[in-house]
Amino acid sequence: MWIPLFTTSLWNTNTIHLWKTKYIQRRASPLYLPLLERRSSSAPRFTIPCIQAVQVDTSTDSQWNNAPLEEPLMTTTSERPSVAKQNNNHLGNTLDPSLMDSVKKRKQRAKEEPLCIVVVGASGDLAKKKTFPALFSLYYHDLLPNDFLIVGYARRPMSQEDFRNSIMESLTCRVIDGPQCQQKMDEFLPKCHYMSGMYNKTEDFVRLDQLLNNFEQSFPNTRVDRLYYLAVPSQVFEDVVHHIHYSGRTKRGWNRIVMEKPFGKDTTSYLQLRNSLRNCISEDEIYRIDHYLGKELVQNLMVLRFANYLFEPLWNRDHIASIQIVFKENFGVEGRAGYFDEYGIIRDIMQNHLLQVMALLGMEQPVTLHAEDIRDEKVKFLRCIRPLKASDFVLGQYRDRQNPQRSYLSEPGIVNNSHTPTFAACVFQVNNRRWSGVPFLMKAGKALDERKAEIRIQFQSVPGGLFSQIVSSHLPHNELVIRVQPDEAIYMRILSKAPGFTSRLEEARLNLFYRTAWEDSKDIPDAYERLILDVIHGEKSLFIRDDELEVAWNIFTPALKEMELTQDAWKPILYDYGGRGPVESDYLAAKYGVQWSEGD
Ligand SMILES: NC(=O)C1=CN([C@@H]2O[C@H](COP(=O)(O)OP(=O)(O)OC[C@H]3O[C@@H](n4cnc5c(N)ncnc54)[C@H](OP(=O)(O)O)[C@@H]3O)[C@@H](O)[C@H]2O)C=CC1
Ligand SMILES: O=C1O[C@H](COP(=O)(O)O)[C@@H](O)[C@H](O)[C@H]1O
Repeated sequence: MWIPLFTTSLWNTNTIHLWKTKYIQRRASPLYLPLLERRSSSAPRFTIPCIQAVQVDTSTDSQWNNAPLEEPLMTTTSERPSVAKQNNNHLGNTLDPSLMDSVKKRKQRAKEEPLCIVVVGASGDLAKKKTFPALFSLYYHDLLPNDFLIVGYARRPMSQEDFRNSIMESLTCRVIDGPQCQQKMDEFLPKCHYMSGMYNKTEDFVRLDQLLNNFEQSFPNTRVDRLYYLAVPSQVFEDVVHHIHYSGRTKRGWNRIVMEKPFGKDTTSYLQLRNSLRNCISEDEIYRIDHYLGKELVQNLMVLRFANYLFEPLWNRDHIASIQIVFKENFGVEGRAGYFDEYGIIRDIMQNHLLQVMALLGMEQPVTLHAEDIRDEKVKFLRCIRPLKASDFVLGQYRDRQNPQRSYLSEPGIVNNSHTPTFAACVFQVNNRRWSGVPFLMKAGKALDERKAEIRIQFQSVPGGLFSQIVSSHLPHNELVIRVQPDEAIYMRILSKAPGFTSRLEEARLNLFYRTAWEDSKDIPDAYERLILDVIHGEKSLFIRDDELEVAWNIFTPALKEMELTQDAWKPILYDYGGRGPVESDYLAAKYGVQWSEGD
């Protein structure tokens, strides 16, 4: 028997003052609690017999901490060691001295062990824009090992000089752009070498191995490690990993392989790829990167939610009307046809970056801050998302009427009449107690009006008509905005009385602008710096676990399949380069009573 009174909003330390129970059937689910009492000095005491409760482990959930357990309900105090730990330090296990000690030692060792870094796909956009600048920045901040060699590997023939010139263009020193920066670049570039080779030829990988061995031989008495960074589309992974396994492993230290998203194209290709890679590398050696997890504001999501009292009680369907997660870029595909035309924006941005953000927004509080606990919660949340249908989407493709050469279809390498979307908007439904009925809207597009990634959480409108004489229409929703980039910020849109004799209400903001709040905010490391450093240190919490990916693909695969089978029906709508994208995405949001929030 469920009694509506006992909804999740009441089921916590704020409302339940004292528990008393006898006869607990510990392993039975559901649990029958023969007697539940609520006592308060002022309120009359009442007893409700026979409540059916869900079997939950309450041991580390903050909503249960400090609840006075007269007779313990589901666990005993001795069974809650992590609670004690969390009470002692707010970051739980991360401050455990023995753990800190071993992390310190691991970092120290990583600094001392010589390292070979191979960037596969070094001729590409990612390598140039993100990987090499991140490696340089780590070098600049003295975070790479004392001795290292970097090899760029790709099919395109290129001289060492051309290669170094091409990466030099995108290196920056973030803060000090002075003589020291130039000196560091001059030291860094000679450590970078280029080798042209195929992804499926054994003899080319044997040549690569010889180059790495030559470097290793300069360090006869120490461990030497190898890090392979696969900056290539995932259809090449199988060949590359196979060759690394047979011809590219070092026996003198660890081998780690970083793989870029999207990992596969749907559930079937993902599983096939995963199974075939398992013959060559262990899960320990794989680092599936999603660089959005390394972004400062994405890292802050868990802190914002779980280290503040303010947000969590409001973080549910009773208070939140909708959530929007938006990614916009003000440039097109620009030379990436070889990768992009095969994948499109849904696989490029939504299935990975934005879904990861959504998981961090929607999941329950993890038991600890350990990688596995966080990833467990993300998987649980993702499993509650209803798989998408094609009709949950609006698709678009950019064209430039003034300058047709900039249109997507004019990009060199795009197949004639390609239906690949460069814009998509969609709506998710989450079937769980916290989120049922709250639409999660997602939008991602290239060649739009601005470059921006942000999260907008819209709260319910205020009930009652207290201000109806002052404001004729509905009061606007409060909105929490988390701007991931550019110009990182967290702010809350609220209503306030305009100052002075007026009684006018105006929208105002409670601001946390990183630029002004923290002096060293200019020095926020790029996501790739953080993540590559984590790989070197063997730290996996910001990398994607295999079951996470499987669930993520399960959400998108039905829609992707449907779009492929009925291609003509799902031809993307053309939109103008530099615009807002197809207006149909507004209609999609309107179906759920939502308007995309724009501007500040
Ligand atoms: N660009 C970015 O900002 C980001 C990209 N990524 C991911 O990185 C990966 C690579 O992306 P990006 O560098 O942009 O793409 P590119 O199109 O620039 O591809 C990278 C390199 O891979 C090789 N390549 C491209 N297409 C194929 C193909 N069909 N078959 C075999 N080799 C191919 C090419 O090297 P060559 O022909 O010389 O061998 C190319 O230089 C993707 O998985 C992407 O999702 C992730 C985050 C950011
Ligand atoms: O993964 C990708 O991300 C970039 C955008 O990254 P950002 O850090 O600049 O936001 C995107 O351009 C690219 O298409 C995609 O593959």
